Amino acid sequence: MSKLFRAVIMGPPGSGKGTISERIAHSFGLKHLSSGDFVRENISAKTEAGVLAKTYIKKGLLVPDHVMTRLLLPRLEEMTKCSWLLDGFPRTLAQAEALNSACDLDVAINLNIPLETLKERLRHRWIHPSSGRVYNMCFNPPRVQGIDDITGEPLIQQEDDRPEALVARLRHYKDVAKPVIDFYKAKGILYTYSDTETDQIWPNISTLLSTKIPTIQSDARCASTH
Ligand SMILES: Nc1ncnc2c1ncn2[C@@H]1O[C@H](COP(=O)(O)OP(=O)(O)OP(=O)(O)O)[C@@H](O)[C@H]1O
Ligand SMILES: Nc1nc2c(ncn2[C@H]2C[C@H](O)[C@@H](COP(=O)(O)OP(=O)(O)O)O2)c(=O)[nH]1
Repeated sequence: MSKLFRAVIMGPPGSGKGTISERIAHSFGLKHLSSGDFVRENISAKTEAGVLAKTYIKKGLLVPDHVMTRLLLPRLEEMTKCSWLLDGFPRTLAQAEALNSACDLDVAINLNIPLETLKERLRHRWIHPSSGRVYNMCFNPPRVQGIDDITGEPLIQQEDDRPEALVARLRHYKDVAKPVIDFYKAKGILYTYSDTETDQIWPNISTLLSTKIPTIQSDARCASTH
């Protein structure tokens, strides 16, 4: 029988959530939902939640739980026929509890990447703001420096990837992520991966998902968002 598959991927900024999510979406046909993309869409559209979110992001802070859940949960509720992978949510215990009330998760992937690796990666990260496409000047550079491969539009460095904002973000991540990790561990769905390279972690995640997703039928497979 067909079963929908629901997963979250967690990890500090720069840990490879977006990169690995794209690989999962491509290999397993899950829909990749990025909380950061939802936030950016709302900022661009100047929604009430977006305007509010921007003031926190500028300071390198998380968007408050009630704003995030208001943005995200209705979008998830629309996806009743779709298997998905949620990237960047939950980041706090309150968000994990809200998500738990809305749906049952099959797997929580936790990326545990050394601090020095994170700093180095984010220093070289450039994004295409309207699509959320991510480049790294060493790992996956664009074909033309500073230019998005698909649209030809300019790439930017996000304000919150700059070193001053970054240290605060990483410290804050650690504090708020611990109870979320414990929450999923207690549920028996936590899978933690530690390495400095995405290419080392990816085969292990792929093997895990191959054992967890075999019963998903084609009607439950959804295209990636990007
Ligand atoms: N679940 C969330 N809870 C609170 N704030 C969030 C959440 N998801 C995204 N945000 C806000 O939106 C910003 C952009 O999110 P996004 O995930 O793209 O970027 P990020 O923090 O650089 O994360 P990462 O580098 O881990 O992908 C975050 O810095 C944060 O302020
Ligand atoms: N050098 C190197 N860079 C990597 C690796 N995996 C991902 N990256 C790059 C891509 C991005 O520029 C940056 C952060 O990755 P990301 O997928 O955006 O992470 P996240 O912030 O969504 O968790 O690091 C990797 O394994 N090695």
